Amino acid sequence: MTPSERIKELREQLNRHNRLYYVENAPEIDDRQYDMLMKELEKLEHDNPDLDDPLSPSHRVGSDLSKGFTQVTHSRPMLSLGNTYSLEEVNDWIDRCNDSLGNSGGLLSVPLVGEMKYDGTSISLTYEHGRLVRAVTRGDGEKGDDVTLNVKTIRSIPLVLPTGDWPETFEIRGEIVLPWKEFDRLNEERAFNEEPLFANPRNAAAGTLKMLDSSIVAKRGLDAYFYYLLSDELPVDNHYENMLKAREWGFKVSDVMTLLHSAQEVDDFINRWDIERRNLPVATDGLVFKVNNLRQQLNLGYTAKSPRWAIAYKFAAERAQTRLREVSFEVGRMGVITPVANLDPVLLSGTIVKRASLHNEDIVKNLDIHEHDMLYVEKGGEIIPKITGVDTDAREAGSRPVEFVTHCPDCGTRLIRIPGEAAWLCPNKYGCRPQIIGRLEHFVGRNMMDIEGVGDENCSLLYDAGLVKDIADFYTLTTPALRELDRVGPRTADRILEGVEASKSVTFDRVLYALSIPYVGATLSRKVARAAKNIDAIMSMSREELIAIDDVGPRIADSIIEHFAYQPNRVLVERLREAGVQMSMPEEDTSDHTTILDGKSIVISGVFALHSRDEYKALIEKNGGKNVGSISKKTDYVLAGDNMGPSKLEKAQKLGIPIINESQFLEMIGQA
Ligand SMILES: NC(=O)c1ccc[n+]([C@@H]2O[C@H](COP(=O)([O-])OP(=O)(O)OC[C@H]3O[C@@H](n4cnc5c(N)ncnc54)[C@H](O)[C@@H]3O)[C@@H](O)[C@H]2O)c1
Ligand SMILES: [Zn+2]
Repeated sequence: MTPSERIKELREQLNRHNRLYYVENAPEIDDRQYDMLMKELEKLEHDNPDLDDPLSPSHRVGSDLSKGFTQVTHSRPMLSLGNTYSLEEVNDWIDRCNDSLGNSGGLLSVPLVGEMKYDGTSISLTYEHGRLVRAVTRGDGEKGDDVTLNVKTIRSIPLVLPTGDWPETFEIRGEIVLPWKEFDRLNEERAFNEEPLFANPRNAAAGTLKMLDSSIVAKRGLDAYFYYLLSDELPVDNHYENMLKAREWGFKVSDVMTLLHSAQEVDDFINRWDIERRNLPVATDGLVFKVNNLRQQLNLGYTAKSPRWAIAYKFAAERAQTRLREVSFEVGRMGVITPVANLDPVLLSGTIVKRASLHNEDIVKNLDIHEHDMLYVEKGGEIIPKITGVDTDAREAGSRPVEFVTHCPDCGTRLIRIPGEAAWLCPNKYGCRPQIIGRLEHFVGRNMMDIEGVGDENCSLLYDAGLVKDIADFYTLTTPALRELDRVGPRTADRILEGVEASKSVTFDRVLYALSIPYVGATLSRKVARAAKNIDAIMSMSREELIAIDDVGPRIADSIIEHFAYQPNRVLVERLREAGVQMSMPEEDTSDHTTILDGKSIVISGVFALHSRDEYKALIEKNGGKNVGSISKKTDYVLAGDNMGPSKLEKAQKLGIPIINESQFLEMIGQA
């Protein structure tokens, strides 16, 4: 292949990976592989200057611009960062800075700032007169997507700044991240619903920020760290102190940020944080070093793609080797069979790994895993351990390739493969225990009927005792029947029955979701319920009528029709209806409703100036929120007027619940 051909090939590959990474949030290769391709391209272009091209991905920031958002031009370009993987490269960069600044020999006469490189997606916020007016993604560096509505749902981002010495107009840049805890919760929920998992918090954060429905964004628990301030009237002439100011104004600026005065301190900083980052609540993929003095930053300037005054030091992915005990096959709620590698326990990035999903048959085949193989397990910016390869030299003589099961490990039914998909299914939908229990667990779940008291464990218990064989059986439970069970005490029995009773007021859209109709997830259920209004309409709709509903495609329409064509499912609906479960949407004028506060529990306290308490209650409802009387861990906000009760105030502060005033609240729902 000639250099010209290879350059063309690399550019095409990199552009494709950029799209997968920035727009679809579903990368196919890992960062290091990507960086190697990029290095190869840069070298070829360097050696063949006549083949270089300013439009090459080596000179441009990978673009996240996507459909559905308004584009806004950045006042100053938002660029990437140069990458290094070793201390030597960082030292070379320091030397280059010192040389350019005419400082050769005297190492770091002006200090650097060491920071964490948070692994999320970049954001630029603009504040005017102390109010957040715009939030824009990096986009292609020149212009980004306006994601203000979504960003406003992030609790740690101040919408209105407290009185302070902030400039009248400024921009602050940072990283939107999804904390590990929220990431795990989200993936658990997705695993449960048999939706594809996010590979890492970065993809999840970037994907969430680009959702078109802010109410879902609000539920995801995004957070943000800020690392750069821009303005014509900056308070101080160095980066470090400007960030301290930003912290005073209410922005989350990482405590990791440190002034460094020597190469030794840089080295120590790297060694310290490469270990300690594991205790941070969010994902990081490296460290960033920046020249502190803003005048020197200006003198060093920028390349087309990154500032010369900053550099990223990337952490290497961690890899371990361990022996495969066996591959087990697990059956999900929708019948999908997932192969799981059970491993000899091994320590990786601070946690012990014993299991790793192999996802589907194709992956098992491609890795060519044999019984008792030594496997490579990796965990980079990813918390989910991934099997990346097999050490074939360590293979036992005569060991056979792992075979995918042909029959359901639970009920013995022959598996079927959905055309065009990698997954195998157990078709014994209504007779296969894990599928039935999976549906029961789904039904009682928090986002569905929210029947408190029935956890996953209780579902199997109730099923095996013959008390709950299908979802309608929850409504036939009685205290004496529950008390028959050894493992259910009187308090649990009461809680279960109270939960069952309360579930009768759960709105119809969530009931529809709770029915476990394949492909009908939370968002889609809401759309279908709002469009069709009630279950009878849905059960009698034709394929065309269903497809006419927003976001319903042929596959979903067929799935709904097939679900209700099965007579026992219709009987279930009737039994639920008789028990008092909601089977239609309430009649009301919903023309001025929004979903901005969807699912948020809000406590109102004190006296207000702009609207009455009742008006605020109505506004909360209209925007999808819930009015609750007393403050608890589950409260999302306290809307506080004057003379808020001191005990309420204390409780809210103790639980760390954000207290907002009326103008912040009105701003939040777009009525300021
Ligand atoms: N796997 C793939 O297919 C694929 C595709 C494209 C890009 N990538 C990865 O992404 C990299 C390029 O992405 P990029 O241009 O977003 O660069 P980057 O993520 O390596 O670095 C720049 C970004 O770091 C973030 N950042 C976090 N903390 C920061 C701090 N304290 N100060 C300044 N910035 C901070 C900012 O959002 C900034 O935009 C590649 O090197 C590769 O590793 C991977
Ligand atoms: Zn089965």
